[in-house]
Amino acid sequence: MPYTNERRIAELAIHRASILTERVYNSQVKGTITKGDKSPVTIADLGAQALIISSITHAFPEDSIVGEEDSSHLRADRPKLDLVWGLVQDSLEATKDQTSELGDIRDDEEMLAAIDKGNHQGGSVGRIWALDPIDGTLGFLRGAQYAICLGLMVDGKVQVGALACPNLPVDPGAPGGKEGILLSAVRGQGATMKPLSTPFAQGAPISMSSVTDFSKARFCEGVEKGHSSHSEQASIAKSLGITAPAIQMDSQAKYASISRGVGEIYLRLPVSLSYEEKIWDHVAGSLIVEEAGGVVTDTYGNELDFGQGRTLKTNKGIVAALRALHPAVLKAVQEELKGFKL
Ligand SMILES: Nc1ncnc2c1ncn2[C@@H]1O[C@H](COP(=O)(O)OS(=O)(=O)O)[C@@H](OP(=O)(O)O)[C@H]1O
Ligand SMILES: [Mg+2]
Ligand SMILES: [Mg+2]
Ligand SMILES: [Mg+2]
Repeated sequence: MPYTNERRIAELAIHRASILTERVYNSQVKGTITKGDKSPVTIADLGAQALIISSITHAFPEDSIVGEEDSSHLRADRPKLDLVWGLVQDSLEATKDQTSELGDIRDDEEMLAAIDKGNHQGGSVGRIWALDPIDGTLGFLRGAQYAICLGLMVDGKVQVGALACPNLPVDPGAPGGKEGILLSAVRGQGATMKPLSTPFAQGAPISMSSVTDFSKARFCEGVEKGHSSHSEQASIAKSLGITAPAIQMDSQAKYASISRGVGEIYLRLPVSLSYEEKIWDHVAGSLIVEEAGGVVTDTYGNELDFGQGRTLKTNKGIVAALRALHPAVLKAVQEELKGFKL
C-alpha cells in the first residue's frame, strides 16, 4: 500500500515528541517565550520540533519540511537551550529502541539545525512535510487540549496525516479514563486511531458520526475568541437548528474529535480579514476528517489549497462537517457572512 512507511514514521515521530511534551505539560517549567507576533512558544514546542524533524530527515532525507518554529530564541538563551537539549536527550533515550528507524541527535548544535530545517517555504512541488510541534500552545499552557500534528503533502496535496492528542480520552464515552490518542490517515486508505501509549499497535478504523439531524448535531469551535468568531458561529448554529452548546476545544483536537464521531461540525470563521491560516494548523486534521467521512472547505466552499506556501493564502476560514451535512452548513455560513467582504 502506498505511504505505509510514511504513516508509520509519522506516528512514531509524533509519539516520540509526545513523551517530551507530556513531561513539560506536567511540569511547572514551561519556558515560555513570546514570539514577534505576540504568540507564545515553549521549550516543549521547540524540543518536539527538533525530535520530529530529525526523525523525518533520518527516514526521508530528500524531503522538505515546513515547521512552525525556528531556533532563533534558543540560540540567544543558553539556559533555555540547555533545558530543551536535556528534554530531547531524555526522549531519545526513552525511544532508543527506535534509533534505527528514527535516528539520533548527537549534540545541541545538531538539535538547533534540525529545528531550522523546518524553514521551507512550502509550495506545490514535491514532497513537503508540514509540522505543528504543539498546536494549541495556549491550551497547552492552560492545562487543556493540544495536539502534535504532522502531514505529508505531495505536489501540494495532503497524502498522509498524523495527530497526537495526549489529553483526549481513549474512550470518549469514559471521559475520566485513560487519555492520549494517536490518529492517522493516508488518502484513500481511511483513518485510524490507537492509544498514544501503543504507537506500534494496529490502529482501529474510525468514522464520523452518522447524525444527520441538526437538532441532534454538535459543533466544535476553538477556545480563543481571537482565533475564530464565536458570535458568528453561534448564529450559524442557531440558524441550522443546532441546540447543543458548542464543544470548545483548543487545537486540532477538534478535527480529531469530529473524525471519531464526537461532534459533526467544526467551524472556524475568521475574525480578521488579513489573517492567513497556517498550513500546519490544518494539514493533518483535514485529511483525517476527510478519510473518516467528512468534507473540509473554507467559507467560500473551496478546497483548502495547501500548495500556496506556508499559509492558506487563497482560503478564508474553515468549514468541516460530515459529508451529508456540509452543503447545508456551508449555505448557513454564507448566509451569515453576507454583507461581509470575504
Ligand atoms: N487570528 C488568528 N486566527 C486564526 N488562527 C490563529 C490566529 N492567531 C493564531 N492562530 C492560530 O491558531 C492556532 C490554534 O488554534 P486553535 O484551534 O487551538 O485556536 S483556539 O485557541 O482553540 O481558538 C495557533 O496554533 P499554535 O500556534 O500552534 O497554537 C495559531 O497558528
Ligand atoms: Mg504557535
Ligand atoms: Mg498551530
Ligand atoms: Mg504550534
